[in-house]
Amino acid sequence: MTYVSFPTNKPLDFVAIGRLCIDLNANEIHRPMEETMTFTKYVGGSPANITIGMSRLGLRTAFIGKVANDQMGRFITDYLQRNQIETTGVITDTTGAVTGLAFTEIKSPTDCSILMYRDNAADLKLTPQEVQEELIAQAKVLLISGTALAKSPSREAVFQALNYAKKHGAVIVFDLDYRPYTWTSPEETAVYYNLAAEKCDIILGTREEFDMMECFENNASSNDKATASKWFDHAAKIVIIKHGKEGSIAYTQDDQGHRAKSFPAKVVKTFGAGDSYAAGFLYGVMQGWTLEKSMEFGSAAACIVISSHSCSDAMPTVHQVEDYIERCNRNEITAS
Ligand SMILES: Nc1ncnc2c1ncn2[C@@H]1O[C@H](COP(=O)(O)OP(=O)(O)O)[C@@H](O)[C@H]1O
Ligand SMILES: O=C(O)C[C@@H](O)[C@H](O)C(=O)COP(=O)(O)O
Repeated sequence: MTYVSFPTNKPLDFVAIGRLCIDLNANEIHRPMEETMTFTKYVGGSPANITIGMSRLGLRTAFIGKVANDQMGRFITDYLQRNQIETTGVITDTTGAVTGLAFTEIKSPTDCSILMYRDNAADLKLTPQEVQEELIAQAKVLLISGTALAKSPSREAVFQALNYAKKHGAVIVFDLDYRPYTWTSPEETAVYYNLAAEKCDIILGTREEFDMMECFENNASSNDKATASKWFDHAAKIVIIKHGKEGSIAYTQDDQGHRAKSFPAKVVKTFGAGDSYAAGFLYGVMQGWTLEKSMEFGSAAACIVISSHSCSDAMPTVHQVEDYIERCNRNEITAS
């Protein structure tokens, strides 16, 4: 059963808009940040990670965003290009804005946190005029990420990208990616998230992220099926609600819930799970696979990333994901 039809006559498979940042992941794991001395630098930012994941899986990808005019900005653009991601939509800031930094604290495989430095971040300076219509016209899928809605002019840039995607028939994916520190309040966030979600074909988020979107509803029930079904009155065809290591559930317009098996992992850190899951899942549905198979592929991709030190650099190839699934099926991998 096909739930979403992707356009076929487009040269690009996937374009994402939003944040391009730096992850500085603690080298001394199992320690609090106060005692962490050294970090390894990777490209980060949720939509960037997903795009790198899609490219590693063999899709033709592009990115729309803004980087600082400094060494970090050049490192990011160069990394995207080395990963075969089209960067004509990546604009360099001219106002002195800086690259957002995410310092990650890895206290234990289940206790990880992120310390964000995002004052005057370049990615939030992208203007609607800088969003290239041509790039979106060429793409089968546009992915937006919620954090880009946090501030103007990036907020308007995302809505402009949504207009172009609608005009040119791209499938629109919304990864909720709610980072409270970027926003003034959950209520402000919910207003913009709900406006954007109305326009999207596929919505992916954690239970907590959907709860934030329902903060105006007196009877918000934390009920996955009820949460999903209201989006089918708008544009949504698939709504996925993620529950960490408990797995995820996808709802479709026929109100059916689809669950996929999740896999064991030797977890190094928990972040990066959602981004790799999104890349693996979207790759699957774009191949015409069933939702269950696509979710299983996303879950295995997530296990590979959470078993690694980085998010972007650890994004797997198709062969690596298939190999992981086979090894799990042979009981060669156990949970940490
Ligand atoms: N500890 C874990 N062990 C195995 N799989 C996991 C684990 N944590 C997450 N996953 C997989 O990654 C998916 C996304 O993870 P989740 O934590 O829900 O997203 P996010 O990183 O966006 O918060 C889950 O649905 C599951 O398949
Ligand atoms: O999104 C960021 O700015 C930081 C990411 O690069 C980071 O690695 C991360 O938090 C990944 O997010 P997740 O996949 O939702 O766990």
